[in-house]
Amino acid sequence: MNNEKFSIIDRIKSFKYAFNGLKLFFVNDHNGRIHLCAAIVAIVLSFYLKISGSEWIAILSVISAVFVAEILNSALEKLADVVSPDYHPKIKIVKDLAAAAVLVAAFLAVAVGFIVFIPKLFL
Ligand SMILES: Nc1ncnc2c1ncn2[C@@H]1O[C@H](COP(=O)(O)OP(=O)(O)OP(=O)(O)O)[C@@H](O)[C@H]1O
Repeated sequence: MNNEKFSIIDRIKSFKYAFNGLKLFFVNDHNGRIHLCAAIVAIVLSFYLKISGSEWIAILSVISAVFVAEILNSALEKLADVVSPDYHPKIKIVKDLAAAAVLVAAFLAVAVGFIVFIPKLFL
């Protein structure tokens, strides 16, 4: 357990660092920008199709899941690149596993997108 005294300034600083991470992700990371564009398209479509409350929960949940997976994947990639700039079979496993997490979240997002949008668009 951390025995340091609670400090509101430290908590505010933590938020600042976290927002800096978001800025790094959405501005510098190509995948971050692609996922941001996909999320904006999904949200605009959701407003246009007037989806229900539970559909909003599903759409916003999968968008968040993709962002969380991709942010953690990016962080792990950056850490791995520092720890082992040269090829290492264990780093390959770490990076492939992190990429798999993004893939799972992305598949789920596509599936939910189909379930929510396709009937409203084409049926
Ligand atoms: N240092 C390394 N050692 C072993 N394998 C690596 C290493 N760096 C990359 N790889 C392999 O190459 C793949 C792609 O790695 P990379 O870091 O380029 O990820 P990426 O998904 O292409 O990056 P980005 O998300 O920036 O486009 C990894 O999943 C892993 O299989």
